[in-house]
Amino acid sequence: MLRASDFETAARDRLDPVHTDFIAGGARDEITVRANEEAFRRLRLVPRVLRGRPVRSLDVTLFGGRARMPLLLSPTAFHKLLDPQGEVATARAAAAAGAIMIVSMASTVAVGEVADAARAAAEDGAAPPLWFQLYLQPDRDITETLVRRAADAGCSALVVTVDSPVLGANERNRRNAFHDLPAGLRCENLVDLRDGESGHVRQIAMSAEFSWEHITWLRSITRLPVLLKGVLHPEDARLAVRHGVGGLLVSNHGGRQLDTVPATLEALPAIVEAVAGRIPVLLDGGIRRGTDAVKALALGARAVGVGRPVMWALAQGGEKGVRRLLELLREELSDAVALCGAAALDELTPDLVRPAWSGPLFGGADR
Ligand SMILES: Cc1cc2nc3c(=O)[nH]c(=O)nc-3n(C[C@H](O)[C@H](O)[C@H](O)COP(=O)(O)O)c2cc1C
Ligand SMILES: O=C(O)C(=O)c1ccccc1
Repeated sequence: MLRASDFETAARDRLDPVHTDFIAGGARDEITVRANEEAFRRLRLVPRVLRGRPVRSLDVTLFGGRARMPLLLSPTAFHKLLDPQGEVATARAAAAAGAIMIVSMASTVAVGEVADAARAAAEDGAAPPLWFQLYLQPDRDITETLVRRAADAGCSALVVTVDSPVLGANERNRRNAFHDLPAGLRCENLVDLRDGESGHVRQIAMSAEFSWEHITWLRSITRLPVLLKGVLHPEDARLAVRHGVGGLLVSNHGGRQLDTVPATLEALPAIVEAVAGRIPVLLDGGIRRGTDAVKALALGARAVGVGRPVMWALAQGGEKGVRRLLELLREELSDAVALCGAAALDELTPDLVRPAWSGPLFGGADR
């Protein structure tokens, strides 16, 4: 395993093609799935030289918690489909790497157990932050219980996914008739979310009824910072700041919700401008190399998330696979930062990035 894409190749040999499709797939024509990665390829890095600046640190502090790299694990569902230990394996690998993990509400291990595993695996006892991803539920009591479970587990932020008023239409899943977890697996965070009925598992509800008032309400029931995941419109970024949101994760759900939305890298500059430094802006979608991360950071993201590569690595090699993936990405990132002539992440600035030359006939003047 030499690079992130190797894990996908290896995982495809092991996985049920139905599960491969579940991971790789996106909404409709998957135009946005492809756009995410393509956007990084269309940008070029313009490094500085002779700056006398060895890399000092890749650390990042978010909401008072420190991570050893600006690369986090985006929330993804159903890790036990990929490895018998599921999210426990992922969390151990993340903790060992000092990376923030966002536990999916649709995890196949309960968030409390994931958090215990992360704490036990952290080197020198200092576990990186664990955040919890939440789909607001139409029943407020259910949402409150989920928030309490996450807080009790020690999660230090809530990441509310707001790009899913309806579930994205993944045509591969339809073709494969993949709609449910296999027998024996379930969304453990949703177990017993109904009084009395022990062992009852609720379905995750997607709903279009939510508005900014629900974010205000959510903030009123928790002291945890609330981030929004899936904001692409700069006006929504302004509204988020106005509603006391703690941070934004610029995301198009890996191209799995509305197809033909912009690549996240394309959407980033306008969001960064709208937020104007008031809250941290993060990004996920299409990050496969250290240089991808550097480009997003240079354009104003404070950290970037990885989704599919973590799932491929988990399928390829369990906890060890995810550890190796994170090690590789960290090395690539460190390399790219050094080669840009920067000593730390705050020295990655927009002047280090430019569009690929489009040729003498069609471009404008070269910079
Ligand atoms: C198989 C799969 C499951 C996902 N499950 C969730 C989820 O439960 N909650 C969520 O907010 N996002 C979910 N996502 C979206 C990821 O958090 C993330 O936005 C996306 O995967 C990033 O793009 P990348 O895969 O190109 O890195 C999922 C993505 C994939 C591929
Ligand atoms: O597949 C997804 O992208 C996703 O977000 C999800 C959410 C809940 C259950 C399974 C997957």
